[in-house]
Amino acid sequence: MITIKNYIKGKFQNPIQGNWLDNYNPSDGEIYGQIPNSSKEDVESAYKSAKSAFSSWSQTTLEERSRILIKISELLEANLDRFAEAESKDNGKPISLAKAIDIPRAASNFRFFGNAITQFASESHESVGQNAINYTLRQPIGVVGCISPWNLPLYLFTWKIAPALAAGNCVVAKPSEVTPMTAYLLGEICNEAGLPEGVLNIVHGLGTTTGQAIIEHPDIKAISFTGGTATGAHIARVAAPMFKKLSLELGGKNPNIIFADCDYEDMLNTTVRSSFANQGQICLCGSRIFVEASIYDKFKKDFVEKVKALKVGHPSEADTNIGALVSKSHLEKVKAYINIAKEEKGTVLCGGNEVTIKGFENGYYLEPTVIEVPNDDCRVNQEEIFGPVVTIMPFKSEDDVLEMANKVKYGLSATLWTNSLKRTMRMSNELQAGIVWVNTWMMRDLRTPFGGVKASGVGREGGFEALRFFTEAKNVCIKY
Ligand SMILES: NC(=O)c1ccc[n+]([C@@H]2O[C@H](COP(=O)([O-])OP(=O)(O)OC[C@H]3O[C@@H](n4cnc5c(N)ncnc54)[C@H](O)[C@@H]3O)[C@@H](O)[C@H]2O)c1
Ligand SMILES: O=C/C=C/C=C(\O)C(=O)O
Repeated sequence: MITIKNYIKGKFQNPIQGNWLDNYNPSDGEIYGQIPNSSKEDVESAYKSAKSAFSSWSQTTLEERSRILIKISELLEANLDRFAEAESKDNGKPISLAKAIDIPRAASNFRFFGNAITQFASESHESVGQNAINYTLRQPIGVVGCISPWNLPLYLFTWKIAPALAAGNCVVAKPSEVTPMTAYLLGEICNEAGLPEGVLNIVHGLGTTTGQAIIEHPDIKAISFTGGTATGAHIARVAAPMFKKLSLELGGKNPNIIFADCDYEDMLNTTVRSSFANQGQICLCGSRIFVEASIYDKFKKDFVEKVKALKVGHPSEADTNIGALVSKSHLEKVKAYINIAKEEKGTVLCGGNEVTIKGFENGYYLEPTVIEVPNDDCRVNQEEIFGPVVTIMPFKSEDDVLEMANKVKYGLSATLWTNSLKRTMRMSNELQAGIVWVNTWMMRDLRTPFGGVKASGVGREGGFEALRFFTEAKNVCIKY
């Protein structure tokens, strides 16, 4: 049994009220640890710790902040295996994925913002003819809250924490209670890297207790949140009357639009990945696949063949493509959508069933599932499933597919497969999404703005956008 503790003022601490939650291993359904269900008192203690560190951290030179963040990055890389194993065990994702993507990206987040802060600059505006100059200060906000989900645990946790710290804030952070393990281990790394105590505080617990205490805290002045749309709406309702700065990265129901003139093999291989990477539990997965009618039958046959060849297996096996879903309740939710699809006259072309793995019979495994849907209005094409389930349907024209692509309430990302430059430009202009990938998927350059429109969120992360979010602009006007 592993007992996870809160990380407050550089020390590992038990929850003040002594409430604990079970931590499950999705690959075998066993409880393998306990995590604090932190109360308001713990959040207050984390806040006070952050507050007391702020005056010093906000005045720490950019070179020194940068040095510490890059040191954290190096220590994560040095501990790659340990972190990847912990992530895979906690989340159910294949160890190969945690090693190739999750942990390297967490390290990159710290390195990137460690470098970015040394290049961050503010503007000045000369008021010509008025003998005045304005310059803008970019001051850290103070104590900020970072709340992250379970699908890419350390990747998304650090994507918030690194820019917040780089900009000179002190942080109260809460990882998902479903996947707390690597956030817990991060505390050790921060101490080893010499991050001063109190600059980062990590509290564990349920959204409704610990998360709620963070968003309600009157002196936590900004909230950076990634998670579900309903949770984001709730956070906005609580935080808006207190005039907190808010960054909300929420759900998606992303179109993957395939034209006959694409590079077929590249499209096919990438579409398998964009459908099922991380068991389809990535907000950017292309869960609605629209294929131009002239290649629809060929695509259907080739795609289903490739999906059937994916190996569902224990996350620790090197050749596993699809690991376990994150939790029993999530597995049930995804299965319920497969039933809804059938009721809505969808045809399950492959998958649709739970998988039993010998020796791990209580794990949460599901076959990768492809459903042919009769129209785009069905629930499985409109609601976020967030699992290894994609729908496919043909389209006739650019206008038709554009209308379907945009008809959902979400607007996170869209993928387009075509070699026509004009169509690329036309559709990229029209697609209602924060991110459009053309002939690729999930290629990331950390300098670019990242975020969604409509029910997929408010605000942008990444690059200087994140540093702007985590600072307040103050204009100083000097007359001479
Ligand atoms: N847009 C993005 O970048 C992005 C990235 C990853 C996941 N997501 C979305 O996240 C969802 C899946 O993640 P999830 O199930 O962990 O989401 P969730 O909204 O249930 O939880 C996310 C986090 O919010 C916390 N939380 C829950 N209720 C809260 C409250 N009342 N106050 C404060 N915090 C609270 C949770 O404890 C968790 O840490 C999906 O909808 C997915 O699309 C979006
Ligand atoms: O599941 C959501 C994935 C989010 C990815 C990022 O925030 C990113 O790549 O920066």
